[in-house]
Amino acid sequence: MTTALELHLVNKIYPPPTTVTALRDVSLVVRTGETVAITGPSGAGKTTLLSILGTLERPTSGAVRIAGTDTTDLSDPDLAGVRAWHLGFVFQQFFLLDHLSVLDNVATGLLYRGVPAATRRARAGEVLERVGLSGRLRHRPAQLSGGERQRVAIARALVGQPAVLLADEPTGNLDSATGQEIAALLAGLGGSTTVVLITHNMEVAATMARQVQLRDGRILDTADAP
Ligand SMILES: Nc1ncnc2c1ncn2[C@@H]1O[C@H](COP(=O)(O)OP(=O)(O)OP(=O)(O)O)[C@@H](O)[C@H]1O
Repeated sequence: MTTALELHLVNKIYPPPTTVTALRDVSLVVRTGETVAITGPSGAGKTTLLSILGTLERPTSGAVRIAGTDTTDLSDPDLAGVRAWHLGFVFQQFFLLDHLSVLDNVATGLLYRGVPAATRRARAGEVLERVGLSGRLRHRPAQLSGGERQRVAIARALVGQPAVLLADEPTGNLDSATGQEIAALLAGLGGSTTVVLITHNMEVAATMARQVQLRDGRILDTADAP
């Protein structure tokens, strides 16, 4: 099986004045199509880890491979290219554009691909059908429920067919039943799309095929897990 994401002995030390060591010797291999939950207490380094997997932060030391590309020596524009072509992001706060329709919110996910507007909308319609929102194309985000808004955000992340979807607390703003529906949707992407999500919620974590626990910037061995 091919590898979607690989971290090798990654350390992240935030610079002075705080000088916090957020990740210590983290090594992680995520295979193509795998679904992974990253769990751990507040401050354990989850968001830092996801930001490094997403090339939004650079490690202080160690190597990061994304979809077969070693990112160590890439320039900032080249890293932005890796993000645009290989990665999709979903956040707790949805980050939808209120003045655009659901269809156009999703179509913005293709803006940096040089795809003509009509094709962007056609692909947005297809992916909205996949997340169960084909009846909401002309709605504005304010006219949707929280779960529907997160489905739009997931569709926007998927419209460019990224190899990897990275989600930071995607159910954090949802009630538990809706959160489980969103978790099930994300889990169902596995096989074709690699999914890595951060969550505090153990039921959500359990929907992913694999759970990785962080404590004080280190990955716990399964044998250490409580
Ligand atoms: N930009 C930053 N500058 C300095 N220190 C930071 C920065 N971002 C995070 N940290 C510190 O790094 C450590 C790990 O933070 P991180 O946000 O990755 O943890 P987390 O597990 O995601 O926590 P939470 O569950 O509360 O979101 C914490 O001690 C935090 O204070």
